[in-house]
Amino acid sequence: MKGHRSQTLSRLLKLVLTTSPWMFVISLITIILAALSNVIGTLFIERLINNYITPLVKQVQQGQDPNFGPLAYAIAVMFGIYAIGFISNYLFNMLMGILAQKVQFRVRNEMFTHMESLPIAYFDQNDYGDIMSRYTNDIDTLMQMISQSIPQFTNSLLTLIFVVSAMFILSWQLTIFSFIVFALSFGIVRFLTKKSSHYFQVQQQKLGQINGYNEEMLNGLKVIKVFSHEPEVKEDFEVYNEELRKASGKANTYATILFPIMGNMGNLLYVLIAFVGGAAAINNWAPLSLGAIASFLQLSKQFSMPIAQISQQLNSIVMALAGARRIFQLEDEPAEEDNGVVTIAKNQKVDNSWFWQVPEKDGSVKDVPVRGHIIFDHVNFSYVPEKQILHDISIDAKPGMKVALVGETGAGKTTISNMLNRFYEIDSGKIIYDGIPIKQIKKDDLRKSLSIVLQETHLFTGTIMDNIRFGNPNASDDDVYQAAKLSHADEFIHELDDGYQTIIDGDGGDLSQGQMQLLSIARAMIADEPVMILDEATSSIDTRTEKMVQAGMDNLLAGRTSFVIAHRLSTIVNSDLILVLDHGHIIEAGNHDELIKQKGYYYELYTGKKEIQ
Ligand SMILES: Nc1ncnc2c1ncn2[C@@H]1O[C@H](COP(=O)(O)OP(=O)(O)OP(=O)(O)O)[C@@H](O)[C@H]1O
Repeated sequence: MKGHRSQTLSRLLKLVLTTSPWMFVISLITIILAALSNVIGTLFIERLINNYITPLVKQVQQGQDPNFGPLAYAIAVMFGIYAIGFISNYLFNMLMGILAQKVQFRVRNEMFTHMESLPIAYFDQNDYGDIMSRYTNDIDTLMQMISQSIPQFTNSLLTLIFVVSAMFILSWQLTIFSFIVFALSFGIVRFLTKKSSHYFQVQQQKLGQINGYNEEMLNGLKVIKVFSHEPEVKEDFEVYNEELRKASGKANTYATILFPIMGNMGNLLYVLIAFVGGAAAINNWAPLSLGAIASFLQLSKQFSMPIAQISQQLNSIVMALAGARRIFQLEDEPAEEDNGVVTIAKNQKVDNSWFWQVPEKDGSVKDVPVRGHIIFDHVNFSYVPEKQILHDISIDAKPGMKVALVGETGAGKTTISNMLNRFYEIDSGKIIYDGIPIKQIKKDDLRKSLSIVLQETHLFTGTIMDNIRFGNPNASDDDVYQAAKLSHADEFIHELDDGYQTIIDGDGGDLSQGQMQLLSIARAMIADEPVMILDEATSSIDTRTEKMVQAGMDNLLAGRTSFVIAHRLSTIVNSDLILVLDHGHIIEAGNHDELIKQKGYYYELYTGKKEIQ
């Protein structure tokens, strides 16, 4: 645990240092200056009294005309010292604040950029709330730590070192005496704190008990009355109440002793030092001047404060380090690997057709037209070891074919599409795309060739126009209208007050489920990708919209290889190939007529003897 902390701390310091080296260095210098000027100012009291005030008093006593010049000069010097302290204090607080903002900005950027490169598996294994809290809570505590805890901690530590050194310079005897008194009072406070927190805990516990009892009795009030148990209940209650009274009394007694002692510990130390210092000076036990005692007294007041601050800041630093660690953990997550070399491009000059760019051994690049021929060859897969999900899956989806995946929930339909877009890697077998093993295709390019229309339609905050154009940022307005017409979304868009400029919220705003689906079809249409994966919507929409969605889909799928994850059989009857999945196995394959003839699982589903659950 400690090893983690020092690792995190050194990484954090590196982060701060590299974000703005000059700010960091100036902050450090100003922190030192602030602590130093504080102590030097206090030490200066000695000279002020010994060299300026005492001679002046003597001059007055001897009836001479007092010369205030040197004193005024000394006060100006002292003012200068404290002014440097004040400015340094202001500067380091301001600089560390700005630096913390810069670090925060950088960390957020790094985290977000890295998050985008993580494999889908990471998001399956980690809770969204947990990831989000790294952006909010953890960054906040980190920010606080850089802007406040670390500078204040350093300041307090330096002040403590300087104060103790100055105390030793003035009088080692008095310093040791102060340490002893401080240690004693610290011991007493600790003892009292322990005692009082113990009794406060007992008080809380008794309070819990009495509340629990109250609640139980209130709930069972009728039963108590029916059985005339009131006297017994009252007796029990009185026992609990008495215990609570005793515990509260003790907790209060210690608290009332503790708080005044804590509040006045500094004063106690002050009085004792004044007494001992005075006695030492008068009796010549230690070479102490009046000025030295005054300075020392002032220092002794400054001595206990940084100790309290250090322990306080240390706590928040430890907490923030835990947050920083969680941030670094996210940043250290291995990014999604990609060894692909084949890329995809669109022939925009001739016919807008897609083609693969396959690097050859001799360094040249061969163009292979994208046809959308996808073969699964004996594919096996498991999300987690020892729990195989897909078993020996073989599919030959020829260009332009509509392949439907049917099966109960959890049968593995979505998993098959996850294999195709390589959200996960298969355990064994092969997936071949237009004759190219998909492992050789760059993931980004592979995904560019696949359009996915998900069950859950997700739209982004913006206009309808923007949302359709999301599929292809280069599309012209006319392309958007064309796609909306083909997908049958155009009709309802025209009925909206602002038409294509209607703003929708992230969650779809006032649009119906069906309208959102039409928009997502238009979005896929404009992306114009050769292969479609369609996770069919399960939500029920009205029949008229359903017909429009169906017609839009048919237009979208025409001429493209498509995989339809079907939840309703009515939409896939016209598929070229229907695959029936059961616990990750393909148990039947063929077109509708063939499967009906087989009188197997599909037949039972279609005739309603079985239901898709
Ligand atoms: N990320 C994951 N990690 C571990 N197991 C998973 C993961 N996703 C799915 N599974 C499991 O894999 C199996 C197949 O799930 P899949 O989502 O492919 O089924 P499906 O047929 O698409 O179901 P549905 O019709 O409900 O969408 C299920 O047992 C599921 O619990």
